[in-house]
Amino acid sequence: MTGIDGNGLESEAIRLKEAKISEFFLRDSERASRFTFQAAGLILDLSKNMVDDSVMGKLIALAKCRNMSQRIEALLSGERVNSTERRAAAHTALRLDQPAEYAALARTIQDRISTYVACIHSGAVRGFSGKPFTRVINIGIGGSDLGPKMVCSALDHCEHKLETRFVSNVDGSDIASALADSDPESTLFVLASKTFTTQETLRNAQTARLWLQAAADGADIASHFVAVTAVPERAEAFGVAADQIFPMWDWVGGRYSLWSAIGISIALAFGGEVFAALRNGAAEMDRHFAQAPLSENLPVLMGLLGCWYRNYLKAQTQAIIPYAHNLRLLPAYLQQLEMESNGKSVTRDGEAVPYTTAPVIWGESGTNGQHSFHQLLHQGTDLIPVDFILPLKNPVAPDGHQPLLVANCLAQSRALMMGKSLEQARIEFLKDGCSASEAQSLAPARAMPGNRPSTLLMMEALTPETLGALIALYEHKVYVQSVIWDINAFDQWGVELGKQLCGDVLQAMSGLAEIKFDGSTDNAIARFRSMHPKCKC
Ligand SMILES: O=P(O)(O)OC[C@H]1O[C@](O)(CO)[C@@H](O)[C@@H]1O
Repeated sequence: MTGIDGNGLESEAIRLKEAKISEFFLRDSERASRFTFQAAGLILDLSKNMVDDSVMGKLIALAKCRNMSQRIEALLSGERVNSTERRAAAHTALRLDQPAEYAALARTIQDRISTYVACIHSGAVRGFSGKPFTRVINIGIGGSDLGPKMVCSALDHCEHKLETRFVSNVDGSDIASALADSDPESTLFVLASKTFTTQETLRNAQTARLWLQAAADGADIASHFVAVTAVPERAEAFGVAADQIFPMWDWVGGRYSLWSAIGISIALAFGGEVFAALRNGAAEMDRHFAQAPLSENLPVLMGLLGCWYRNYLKAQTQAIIPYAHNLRLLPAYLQQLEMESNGKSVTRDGEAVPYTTAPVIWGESGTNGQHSFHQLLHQGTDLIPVDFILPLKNPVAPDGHQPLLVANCLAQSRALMMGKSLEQARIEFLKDGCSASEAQSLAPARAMPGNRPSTLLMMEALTPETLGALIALYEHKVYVQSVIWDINAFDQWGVELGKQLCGDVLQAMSGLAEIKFDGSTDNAIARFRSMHPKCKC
């Protein structure tokens, strides 16, 4: 069973299997405007989805049944919504004035970041040889990488104060290529790790330190390292100067942390004002989430639609396709946000969930996807709801580019809905010079079923404010879905086992311990050891 029983949505799903989205538009000339909602500079057009008023009504009823308004209040007021880790998930306090005790802490660190960043930009703080910093390399992984990296890429058209690079992978190729064209005298490292125990990040940080030490020839390299962590003593033990450690707190989850000091790379790249504008955009979405009625609430509507497709129409994946080159990292960012948050199979009470939870999130920027996987979206066998994200203006686009990009996006969403009939396909083959019998037999390959749903999320332009609102919108959508599914969106116990096993495997690989795993793992370790006889892991 994939659905959530007892609310009439199962029978709605059976009814709508026969419906056509395009016919909804024919029957209701107001559909586009009735299904379009706005908040915080974002315009959410849901009209090309497989829903009508009756379905939306029942989805809202489901949200009420799950006490959605109270649960939103619980999140925003700092209740311990992260039950298994027994703490709040108060990332909204990093951009709102409440809950007061968390917001006050956040302000203190934001002020420290602004002062520090201004010193770097003015050259008051310099590298070991007296050169000003020109490049920042953020070393972190998961939530300590994906958010700041995505934001820096999304705002690439804004004025840069420092160049940014991001190193996350423990594969040495990642840091090797970041260091290859960097100047040790003018490179600043941000060591971003909430726990400061993440193996990948610590290994990369050690490599960065060795690289600097080799170049500094005994000079003091302390000014080159900044750390962001919830456990400052670990960063100090690593050797980062106390006044260059920016704290975060256990009430900020890793994948919700770009608003905290984890976002210092954003401030270093573009300045403290841009970082503040990003937070302001998110705060506007937070206020909307808190105050708008459920039936007009963008995150609530998006979350409910996601449940509709996942639980009732049995969609297994959700595509995210931004028609903006600068948003090309958004799908990867949302993979962690949605799949690490809601990839769960027990309820908050520890019971097995009797329905499906998070879908697989994937995507690529438009128009690149059109020349890759859109074939499957149009003619494949799966139902795949698509979120098209479309900034209407791009200040750096040369003449002629933006109209073509926007036209492609709108054409894709319409083509998914309209499809192409067998008859149209047959006529096209006739026009191509085929005989009548050839056209008849070839037509099915060219016909497209249509009736494939998509959401169009527009904004005037990609600015720090609209980007902040966009990210907050998806954060809250994830929370809404976790409320419907009655799961905890803020823990990630599933990633721990692999981390623990990695320690044992490392020991076996370096011959420090004779540990037997399974035939496959043991064979691979033996093969590795035969190629690295002197391995010291
Ligand atoms: O910031 P840290 O503690 O280095 O963790 C990095 C990432 O690792 C995870 O714990 C899981 O891999 C993520 O949730 C987190 O964002």
